[in-house]
Amino acid sequence: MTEAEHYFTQAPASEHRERTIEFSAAGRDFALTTSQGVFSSSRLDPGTAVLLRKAPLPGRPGAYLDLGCGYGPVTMALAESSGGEVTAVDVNERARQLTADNAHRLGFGDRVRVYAPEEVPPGQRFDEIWSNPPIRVGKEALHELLLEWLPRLKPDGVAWLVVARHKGGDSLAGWLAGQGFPAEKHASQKGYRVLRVVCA
Ligand SMILES: C[S@@+](CC[C@H](N)C(=O)[O-])C[C@H]1O[C@@H](n2cnc3c(N)ncnc32)[C@H](O)[C@@H]1O
Repeated sequence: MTEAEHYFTQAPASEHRERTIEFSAAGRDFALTTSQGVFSSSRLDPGTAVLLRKAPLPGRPGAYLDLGCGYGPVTMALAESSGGEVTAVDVNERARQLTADNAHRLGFGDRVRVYAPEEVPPGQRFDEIWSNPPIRVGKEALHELLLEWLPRLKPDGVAWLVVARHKGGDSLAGWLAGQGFPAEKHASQKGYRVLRVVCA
């Protein structure tokens, strides 16, 4: 990634340098392709690892959203565990391409739909939203993002978010509650909080 480039750049200019990231989730070993110019391109992000370990991956088909999919680790775990449909959203087009390619290679191509945020059909609602959200966009943009997507939960829906404690994991829970999305600390590990968020 170049100095001016963030992992949330829409069209990364950095050279494609592909590598494979291996991890286990949902009872399966994954080997996903990633590349420079996307979030955590050299290893499974430790926050994502805590999310996949501590939050209960769904065990039934439904409509799931991976908000900020990157190269797709959460998307693949959701597709594997649920057998349902996963919508994977990211602003970074290289991340979207990697997620689509990884899904195709793993045989999830017919159940994983990859979109830029503005492409998601407006009426679509989700049983669960999963996210390691983009903290680096800043608090205001993060709040806007969450207020855009959390209302897309179905009435009994639930969102699972992972946030580093020192990057505002605890204050985010309080803010969410004030916005009509009660959030409880479901788990804590290695400095990360896993928040369980519902609609009031
Ligand atoms: C912390 S990373 C997590 C990536 C991936 N889920 C993982 O666990 O490796 C957050 C992701 O959100 C994406 N992102 C940033 N702003 C976004 C927005 N407004 N809408 C959707 N995705 C966004 C970034 O490009 C990045 O891929």
